[in-house]
Formats: sequence, structure tokens, C-alpha cells
Amino acid sequence: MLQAIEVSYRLPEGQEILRAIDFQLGRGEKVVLLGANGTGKSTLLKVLNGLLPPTTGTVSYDGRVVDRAALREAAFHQRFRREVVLLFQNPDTMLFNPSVFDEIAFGPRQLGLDDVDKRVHHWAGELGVVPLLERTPFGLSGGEKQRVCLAALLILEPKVLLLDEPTANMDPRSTGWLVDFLADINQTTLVTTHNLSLAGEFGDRCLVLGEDHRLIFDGPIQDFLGDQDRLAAANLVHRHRHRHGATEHSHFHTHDWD
Ligand SMILES: Nc1ncnc2c1ncn2[C@@H]1O[C@H](COP(=O)(O)OP(=O)(O)OP(=O)(O)O)[C@@H](O)[C@H]1O
Repeated sequence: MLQAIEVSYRLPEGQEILRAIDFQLGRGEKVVLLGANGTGKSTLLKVLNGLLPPTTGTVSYDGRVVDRAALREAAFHQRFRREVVLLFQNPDTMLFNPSVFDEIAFGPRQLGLDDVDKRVHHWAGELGVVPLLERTPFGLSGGEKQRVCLAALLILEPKVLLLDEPTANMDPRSTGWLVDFLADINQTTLVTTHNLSLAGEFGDRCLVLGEDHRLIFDGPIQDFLGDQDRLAAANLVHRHRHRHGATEHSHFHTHDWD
């Protein structure tokens, strides 16, 4: 339903940070996007969400090319913005309303949906943020902000969720809750994470961006996670020395940052 066809993205300064990326997300599919720092994961999500136009190649949604012309058409723009949503890596980028209630209500109000109050209470309940509704979003903890941002997206009843490191600010209990929550929804999800211990919980298929900014793997996640050579080539495991008294050895470690 969402497809990248030979997508490349070049920064204004000239550096190419996505190179000929080609893949398709099927309806209801749960996919994980992996890659070392700076390989282009956040950029790819922004391109898929229509926020950055690819330098070459195309993104298409349900068979329609997502370009400036399409996004200028009111009907397509409204449909695409409602159905394909992006959770930014930094929740502060998304919060700009005076209260959590207004933050969650913003999308439905923009779209002219009815029963905004009821919808806000429903999604605040789903995300466990009802006690925060009258607070200002700026004073919340990182994990609380993440939940508020998710409520503000899910209230639109999207079909595709692009989630950029959704557990990065979350403590272990919230992380466990989010993993279960995402497993139970039937939307298409594409989730980036640096947490290889969790990656397999977000989907059965993974896409991996290499340090050359190309898609270097698209397949079953367990095949990728079980292959030390591939993990090392993608800079997703590291090796360092351990000393145990007089003996010393080294082996690979996964690099879980959140
Ligand atoms: N607007 C911009 N101006 C300059 N450089 C940028 C811009 N956007 C992205 N980059 C650079 O492009 C590269 C890819 O960035 P991106 O944020 O997509 O990587 P990432 O894979 O999400 O990284 P991380 O794992 O660290 O979050 C980085 O080197 C980044 O510094």
C-alpha cells in the first residue's frame, strides 16, 4: 500500500543520504527499519510521509504517486495526512498546543471530525494519558510526551504508522506496554529502533540501511539478527575486549541504545 520506488534523497549540500531505495509495505504488515547512526532511517520515514520530496524516484500510496501536485490536491492531502502518520524521533518536534487535550484534539479539529471530546477521551484512555489532559505538554516526561504524540496520531485512525524510535524515551514497563500495543493493532507499521533485543517484537520482516545509504537487507528479521557477519557489516554489533583476571577474550555485542 505504501511503496518506495528507487528513492534517493540528496541534502542541499550535495550529500546523498538515501540511495535507490526500493520496497513496498503491504496492508497490515509489521516491518522494522534498522541501520547504524546516520544511515538515513529518519530521512526515509520523512520521505515516505511526504514531508521531504525524494530527489529521484517516487513514493506511492495505494497506487497514487505522492508528490507536490498530489499533496496540493485537498482531497488527497487530507486523506494521506490522515491515513499515513509519522511519530518523530523527538516528541518535542510534534508538541505545540497549550494542553495535552488540545494536542490530541488538534488533528480531528483540523479535519472537522465530530465528537472530538469523546474521541480525545477514548484515545487518551487507550494511551494511559487521561490524568495528563489538562497539563501543558512541555512539562511532561519524555515517555509521557511519546504517549501523547501517539494518541494525537492514533486519534486520526490512520492506516500506516511510521514510528521513529518510539521506545527511545520509555522505561521498561512503558516499553513492554508499547510492544504489546503495537502487536495488537492491525495497521501497517514501520518502526525504527536501535534496540536489537526488541526489534524482533516489532515485526517479522526487516529493512536494513547500510552505511552506504543503500537498502542492504529486506527479509525475515530473524535471518538478519541471526547473522553476525551481516550485523557487523551494518555496524549494528560491536566487538570489545573483556578481561577476567589474567585471561582476555573478545566477542560481538549488540548495541542497544534505548
Ligand atoms: N536537514 C539536514 N541537514 C544536514 N544534514 C542532515 C539533515 N537531515 C539529515 N542529515 C544528515 O543525514 C544523515 C542521515 O540522517 P538521519 O537522521 O536520517 O539518520 P538516522 O539513520 O535516522 O540516524 P540515527 O540513528 O542517528 O537517528 C546524517 O548524517 C544527518 O546528519
